[in-house]
Amino acid sequence: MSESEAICLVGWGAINQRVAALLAERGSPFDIVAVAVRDPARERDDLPLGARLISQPGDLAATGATLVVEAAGRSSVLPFGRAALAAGMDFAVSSTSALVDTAALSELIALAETGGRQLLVPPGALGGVDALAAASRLNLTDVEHRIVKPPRAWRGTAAETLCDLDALQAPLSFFQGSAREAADRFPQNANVAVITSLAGIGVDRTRVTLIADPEARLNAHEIRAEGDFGLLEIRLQNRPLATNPKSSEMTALNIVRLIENRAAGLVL
Ligand SMILES: NC(=O)C1=CN([C@@H]2O[C@H](COP(=O)(O)OP(=O)(O)OC[C@H]3O[C@@H](n4cnc5c(N)ncnc54)[C@H](O)[C@@H]3O)[C@@H](O)[C@H]2O)C=CC1
Ligand SMILES: O=C([O-])CC(=O)C(=O)O
Repeated sequence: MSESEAICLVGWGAINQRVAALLAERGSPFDIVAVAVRDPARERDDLPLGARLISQPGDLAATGATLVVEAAGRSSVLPFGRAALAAGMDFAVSSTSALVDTAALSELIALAETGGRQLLVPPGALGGVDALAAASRLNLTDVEHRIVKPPRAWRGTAAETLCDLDALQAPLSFFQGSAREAADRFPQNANVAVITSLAGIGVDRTRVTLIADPEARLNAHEIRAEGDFGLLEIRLQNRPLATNPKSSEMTALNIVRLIENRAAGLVL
């Protein structure tokens, strides 16, 4: 990869705006050549310099992008992923809940392989995915992912039908199930569970617990995995993004890391 890499951001919300700001602050040598939004006619004064607005997957090919970074929403993954990979661009996914659809995932992988490109899944709000993915080269017997967030992070989700978020006096576990169920029912908060699953033992065997904690200020991810490699226990506490309390700062940081690594001599 070269420093002339051109990036298209799909979605101009909390994560991708933070990614663009961090790249600019750090003086990273990457051009954001396009930003895909739903309403390109709306005036915006905060776009990266030189970026053009697009709205349709079919617009990607003419942008000259070499890497497309999705942080828009579950329904954008397949159409933008298809168009990006078919146009010879790598495609990085944030709304990984879309990847519980086995047919969609297989199609994107096949397109990537046919075109010599890559479907990239950054660690999102997580850390330690490298160790879990490495551990899965041997037999894994159990993987559990607990997501603990303040009540405000669960507002506007199915959690509101399962508990009274405003009345909580103590941490409440309001969902236990597979990563597939978590991603289907909580697509704005459980993308990470799909990342854990892809790295480990799949969406049907990965156990997920979702917790609302009235004392919590940060978004916590606790992963426990057992297998022939030994035992992995990780606890991350992420600062939420200022403009979306559901999403963690770490998600944007991991995208920045992915982008900067593409031109780095030393890749970490
Ligand atoms: N992988 C991970 O660990 C994490 C993934 N996420 C996911 O990343 C995605 C983005 O998160 P945020 O930036 O916090 O959300 P956000 O709601 O702040 O921003 C998303 C933006 O994308 C736009 N959008 C939606 N569909 C679109 C489409 N088809 N084309 C163009 N723009 C479209 C929305 O209008 C909005 O402006 C969400 O799906 C979220 O659930 C969030 C946190 C962690
Ligand atoms: O940002 C986080 O903590 C995780 C998140 O919202 C998700 O996986 O959708």
